[in-house]
Amino acid sequence: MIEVSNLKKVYTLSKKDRQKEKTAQREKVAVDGISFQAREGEIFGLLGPNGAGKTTTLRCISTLIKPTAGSIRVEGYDVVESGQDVRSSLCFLTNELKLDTHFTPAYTIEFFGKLYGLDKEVIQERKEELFQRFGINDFQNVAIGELSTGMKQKLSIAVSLVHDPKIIIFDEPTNGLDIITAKGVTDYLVEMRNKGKTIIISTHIMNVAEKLCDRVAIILDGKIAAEGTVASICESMGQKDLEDAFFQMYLKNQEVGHLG
Ligand SMILES: Nc1ncnc2c1ncn2[C@@H]1O[C@H](COP(=O)(O)OP(=O)(O)OP(=O)(O)O)[C@@H](O)[C@H]1O
Repeated sequence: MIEVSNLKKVYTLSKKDRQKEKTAQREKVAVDGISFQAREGEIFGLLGPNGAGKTTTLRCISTLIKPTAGSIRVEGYDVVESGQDVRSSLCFLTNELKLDTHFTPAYTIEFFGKLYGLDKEVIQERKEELFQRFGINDFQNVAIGELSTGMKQKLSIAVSLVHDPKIIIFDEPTNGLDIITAKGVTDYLVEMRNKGKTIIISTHIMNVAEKLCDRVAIILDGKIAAEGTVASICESMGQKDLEDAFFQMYLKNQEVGHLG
């Protein structure tokens, strides 16, 4: 279970950031008082356009960055007070795990398994299961530097899951993956959901959310604009699919922004 209450995250902008963002402001409010819960046995989706605050929220949950205000509990543990307990109960997947190019996939997963303090036998079992699941067996003894982007992404996913975490956090799960690998990943998430894991994903692809998520929260400008099942959100906006409902909400938010 993940409980996010009134989460706020403010970044301090460096001179370089200010130039890049073309702003004179010294701070950026990325997430502004959001609350939601993701429960066991469900896939919860954070939806929103670029810059809405999805990754920031996921990074706060994963203890990679500290919230400015508000609280987050993961399996009952507070992310600030009990960071270590939070980290051992979750995995944060981004497709961007930096892997050492000199090592092989087999060595890498064993290395991470040991880091998590797993027994040798458990590491072997997990390795066999995950390598089989993500089609890594054929290149498990090839140096990572020689692998294609897709192969490295599959390995990143397998490595992140080695400790069989209760909570799976996945930033843009299908981004950059070919259609076959993407399907392998989404099927895996559904399987894990059915096993009772708590899963949060972020996406800006409505189709992914519609197919995969039991409930979603739509984030616009760091705030939750709507939360519920895809069906209930479509119904409340009087639209037949999530893409139309999302655009309706986006336009409404722009109007309010302009008026305010
Ligand atoms: N380290 C940082 N320093 C300063 N500003 C940041 C930092 N990280 C993110 N931001 C800003 O915070 C806002 C929210 O970013 P975030 O990455 O959480 O959005 P997102 O919804 O995940 O978008 P995307 O889909 O583009 O990744 C954006 O305006 C972004 O530029």
